[in-house]
Amino acid sequence: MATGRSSVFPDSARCGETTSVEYGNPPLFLALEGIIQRLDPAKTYTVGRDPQSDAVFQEAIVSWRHARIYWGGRSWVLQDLDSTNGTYGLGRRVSLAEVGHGAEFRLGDADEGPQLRFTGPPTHPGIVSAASVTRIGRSSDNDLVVREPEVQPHHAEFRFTPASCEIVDLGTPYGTHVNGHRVERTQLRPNDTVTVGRRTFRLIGDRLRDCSDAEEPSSLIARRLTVKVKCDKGQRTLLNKVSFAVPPKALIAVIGPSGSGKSTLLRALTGHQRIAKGEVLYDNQSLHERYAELRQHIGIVPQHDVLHLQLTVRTALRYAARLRFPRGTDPVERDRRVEEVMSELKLDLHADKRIAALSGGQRKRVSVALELLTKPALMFLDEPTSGLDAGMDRDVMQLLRGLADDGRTVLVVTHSVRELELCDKVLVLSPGGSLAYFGPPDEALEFFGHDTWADVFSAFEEHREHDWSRRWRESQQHLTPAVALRPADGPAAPAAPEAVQPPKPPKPPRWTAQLSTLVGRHLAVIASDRGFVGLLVLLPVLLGLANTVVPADFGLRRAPDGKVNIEAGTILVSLAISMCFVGAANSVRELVKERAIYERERAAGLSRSAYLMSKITVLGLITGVQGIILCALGLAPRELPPEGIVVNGTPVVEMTFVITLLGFTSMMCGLLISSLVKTAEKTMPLLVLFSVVQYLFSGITFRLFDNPGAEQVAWLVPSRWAIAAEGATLDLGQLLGPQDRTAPSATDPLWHHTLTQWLTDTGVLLGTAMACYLLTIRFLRRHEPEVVRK
Ligand SMILES: Nc1ncnc2c1ncn2[C@@H]1O[C@H](COP(=O)(O)OP(=O)(O)OP(=O)(O)O)[C@@H](O)[C@H]1O
Repeated sequence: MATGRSSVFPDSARCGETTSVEYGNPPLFLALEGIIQRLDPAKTYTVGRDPQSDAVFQEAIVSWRHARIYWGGRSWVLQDLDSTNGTYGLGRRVSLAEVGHGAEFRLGDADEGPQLRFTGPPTHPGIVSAASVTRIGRSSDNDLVVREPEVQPHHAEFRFTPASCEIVDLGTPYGTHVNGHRVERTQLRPNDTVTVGRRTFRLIGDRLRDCSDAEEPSSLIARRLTVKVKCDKGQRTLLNKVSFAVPPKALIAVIGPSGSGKSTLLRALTGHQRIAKGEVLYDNQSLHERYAELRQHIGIVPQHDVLHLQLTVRTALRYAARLRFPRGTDPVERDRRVEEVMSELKLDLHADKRIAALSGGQRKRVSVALELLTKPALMFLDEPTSGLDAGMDRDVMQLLRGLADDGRTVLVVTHSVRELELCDKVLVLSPGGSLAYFGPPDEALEFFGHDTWADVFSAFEEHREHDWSRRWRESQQHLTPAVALRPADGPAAPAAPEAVQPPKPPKPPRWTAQLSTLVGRHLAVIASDRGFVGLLVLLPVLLGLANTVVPADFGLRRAPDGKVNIEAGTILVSLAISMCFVGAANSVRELVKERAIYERERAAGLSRSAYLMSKITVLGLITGVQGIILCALGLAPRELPPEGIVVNGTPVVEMTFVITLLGFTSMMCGLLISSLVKTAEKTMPLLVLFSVVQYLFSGITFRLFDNPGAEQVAWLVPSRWAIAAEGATLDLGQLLGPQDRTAPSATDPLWHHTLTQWLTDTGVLLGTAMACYLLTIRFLRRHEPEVVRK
């Protein structure tokens, strides 16, 4: 380990001088104990014990003038200056060595000597010595690389003059912030903080210190968290004044007997559950007040995988990245991040496999990967190991341990107590949602005075009346500084020092971009199942052919000699009901089956209307094609009147339009049903009911006009208006003859053979579809996280 003083500052690069330097390509940096220095090809850097050296070491094994580093024209070169103990690269003594990114040398001793380490542009530096101009951005030709979606390829520049330092934003959409205020160009004062993306830098002397990690620990504080729900007896408390503070970069397990409120706690912490009292603070900011800013930092892996199982791992992650990355993110950057996350979670081998083909543990990894895309600082997982065998269980917990070790705070709700030793702390909930323990896992059983967790949970059950929370509050462990320093059930903690105003939250992708991504994903999901695609085509073909079975001597024309053509009504109603069924069947499961995915994506910034519109676009397209197939087969063998109302000469066109519009409206009704029900199983009986109602209230089955009650109910039935529009085209009143024998001249007024009537009928059909849209979007809101709803 190097213990020498870390100063590697060529004078020309110091604050106070402006020199024009042409850097080597690719740029090379020398890293010494957290200080990262960009090397200037115009300079020669000396290394040794001599205090005048550019890199000064104090170890006796290092010679006074030990080595030098210079740009050799084509590459960087490290030259040993005949030092006593030598310079070592890869364990071998070297006198002249070419230097590139990642090269490491030791001075004086191959194993123990102080280290010289060369790198590419720093991505997460501790301290960066400031050159005359230090540019920050996402691409690797910057002096400081910040690989975050909201950071532009060339984002901002620190420009040093003899007397000062100026920060200049290079025209970026998300801006550069100084002390929380967006700036285009401003002089920096000592200790000003500069925020670029999610990283914060502070100017200290002539150095930039990256204080993101130091100043923004992902601390999570729950203060007197109380959740209540309504029940028959009034109100039921699911969480009772739960207070704790999670240290940064820690893995916390939440355990407790079944029904103790673990999932409720997680939902409350992530803003998915309404809190009756208390608050949740992330980095001293209230979750509920600042959700838009904070959501990028939070990853949530629900208990049930929120994945489209039909997609491959890579495709699913790419769609997720397109939805979650901020507006303006470079697609190459996005795809790079997807590959990075897959490799981080060892999913690269499975990248092109369908998620459905993966094991439970691998699927869980995909769920975690999905959340890691946006580099969240806090990860919440609800029972990620449920349903996995013991081996997988350990695998997943080790994965979470790794995430915490990489600097994230991970809170996992788990039933499994086998792997608790991997966690930094364990949070135990007792029945009734009270905090019974929060501390190191190895002290927990001793605290409860039992040998196993099964015994602890049995004690909870046997002594339900016992105030476990009080026992915890009054315990010695609770009063140890690590816990007591943070707010407990006592008075609120003193206000945090004045927080730096956070930059505005990055904007989610544009509405149109979200729509096109969702449409693309939906089409990809459908296309991945060939059997389903075949069924979508086969259904209207079979129903259309079935329609031709209805015998009709005169097709849909008026019968000669003033006779009636009863079969025309049968043909029309059969076509209409077929279309109603097909349209509604297309959509009736669509929203309910994706509810968990919607909930998660909505929390991550998805637009509600873009989501619904994507469903309408894809399902509308499918329904439209099916309507055309149905009409082509169902109407082809039928004789039609020579003229329609709107399209003279070809009534088949306006009839097909009306049937397709009926299919579309039924599809909208299906979406409405789907937004209302709680489970997918409930949709089938409702689909049957919907189809039967369409049949009964079509206006053909029995007389609706002048039938008070039934007539008004039928106003809400799409098939009534579709048959009415078809009736207007065909002059159905004349074709079918009197429906009311007591008034033979009376015909259904909605079937009048006039353009006005046709427009009215189709207009109401469209209006019904629109009403379904408005109601569906309203009901979708009920399935959104509490914090988004607000
Ligand atoms: N919306 C609700 N209305 C009424 N009771 C609810 C509601 N949500 C949860 N509960 C009840 O609250 C209690 C805690 O539920 P929760 O799912 O948080 O427990 P849990 O500890 O995660 O259970 P498990 O380990 O079995 O998953 C349960 O008794 C549950 O029935």
